[in-house]
Amino acid sequence: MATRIRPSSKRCVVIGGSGFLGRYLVEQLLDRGYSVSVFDIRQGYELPGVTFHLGDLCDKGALLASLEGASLVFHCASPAPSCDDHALFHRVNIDGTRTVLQACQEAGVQKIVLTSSASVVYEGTDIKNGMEDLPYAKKPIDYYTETKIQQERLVLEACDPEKGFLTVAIRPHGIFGPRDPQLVPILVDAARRGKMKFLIGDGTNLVDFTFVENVVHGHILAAERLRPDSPLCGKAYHITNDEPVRFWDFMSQILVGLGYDAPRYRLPYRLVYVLALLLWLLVLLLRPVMKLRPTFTPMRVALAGTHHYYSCARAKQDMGYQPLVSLKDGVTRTVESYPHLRRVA
Ligand SMILES: NC(=O)C1=CN([C@@H]2O[C@H](COP(=O)(O)OP(=O)(O)OC[C@H]3O[C@@H](n4cnc5c(N)ncnc54)[C@H](O)[C@@H]3O)[C@@H](O)[C@H]2O)C=CC1
Ligand SMILES: CC(C)=CCC[C@@H](C)[C@H]1CC[C@H]2C3=C(CC[C@]12C)[C@@]1(C)CCC(=O)C[C@@H]1CC3
Repeated sequence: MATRIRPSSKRCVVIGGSGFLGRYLVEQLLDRGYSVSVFDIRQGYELPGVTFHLGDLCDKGALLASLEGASLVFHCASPAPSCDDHALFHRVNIDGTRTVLQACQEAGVQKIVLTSSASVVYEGTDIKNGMEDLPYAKKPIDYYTETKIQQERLVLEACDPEKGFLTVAIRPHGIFGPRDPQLVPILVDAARRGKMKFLIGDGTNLVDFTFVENVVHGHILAAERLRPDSPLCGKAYHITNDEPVRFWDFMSQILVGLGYDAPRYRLPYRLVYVLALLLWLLVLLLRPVMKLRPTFTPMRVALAGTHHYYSCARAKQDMGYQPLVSLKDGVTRTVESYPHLRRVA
C-alpha cells in the first residue's frame, strides 16, 4: 500500500517558481526555513535544496506528483501579459487554475496563495488609491486581465475554512526589480529604437510600481497569517510600495540611470490612444500575412497616461504588511543590475 507523506506546514510548492517573481519567492522561502519545490513548464535556474518538477499546470497527474507532502501552494504561473494567444490564456489561467485547485484538494494541501493582479479592477480610466472592494473590471484592458479576473474568482470562491481549505489572493501592481524580464527590457528596447522621446499626457499621472521583494513579503505574510479564523480567508489584498509615483518620473529614473535620455516632448493622451487603437486594428488585419508587435499598444498607452494606484491599507491591517524596500532603493538596485542594458557611448 502506498504511504502518503504527512503534510508539513513548512513544505511548499511554488507553481511558476521558475519565473521572475517565483524565483524571488523561492529564495525568500528558503531563507525562512521552508522546504521548497518548484512546479513549472521550464527550469529557470538551479538552487541547492530546490526540487524542480517540470510539467504543465493543466496536467493534474503531473501536479499531484509534485504536491505530495505539501501543505502550502503559491500559484504565480501565467503566460506573459504581452503574449496575444487568447486560447493559451484561457487554458492556463482559467482551466489550469481549476486543475490546480482540484489537485490541491486531492493532495491535502491546506493553503493556496494566488498571485492575482491589481489590474483586475482597471478599465483604462483613473483609479486613485483604489481599495479591494472596487468591482472587477466589466471591460478589462486586455484578455490577460480578463483571465486574471476569472482566475481570482475561482481561487477565492474555493476557500472553505470548514473543510480546512484556505485561499487568499495577492494583487501586486507593476512589479520591478533585478532580473525582471519585462518592464526594463521593454523600456530599454523602446529607448534604443528612439521611441522614448515623448511622454504621453501631461506627465502628472500617479502609478504604483512595486519592488519585487515587497511583493514576496506580502505573499509570505499572507501564507503565514492565513488561518481558518483569520480575516484573510477568501479575500484579495493589494500589495504595493505604498509610494505612488508619476509614471513618467519612474520611467525617466530608469532610463537616465541606464544612460538614456528622459522623454521630453508631450503628446496628448487621447490622440496617442486613438493612434494606438488604429495601429492595433492594422496589426489584426495584417496578422494573416505578417506578425507585427507594436511598442505602444492601447493597453500600454492607457497604463502610461492614467492614474492607477491602490491602497494597501487592508494588507497593513490584516497581515501587518509594510513595504521593506523603498522605491528609491528599489530603482537604484534595479538600475545597477542591468549593466548589459546600459547605453553604449
Ligand atoms: N510582472 C508584473 O508586473 C505583474 C505580474 N503579476 C502576476 O504575477 C505572476 C508572476 O509574474 P512574473 O513573474 O512577472 O511572470 P514570469 O513570466 O516571469 O513567470 C511566470 C512563470 O509561469 C510559468 N508558466 C507559464 N505557464 C505555465 C504552465 N502552463 N504550467 C506551469 N508553469 C507555467 C512560466 O514558465 C514562468 O516561469 C503572474 O501570475 C502575473 O500574472 C501581477 C501583477 C503585475
Ligand atoms: C509606454 C511604454 C513603452 C512603457 C514601457 C513600460 C511598460 C512595458 C510597463 C509599464 C507598466 C507595466 C505594467 C505591466 C507590464 C509592463 C508595463 C506595461 C503589467 C501589465 C504586467 C501584468 C499585470 O498584471 C499588470 C501590470 C501593469 C503595469
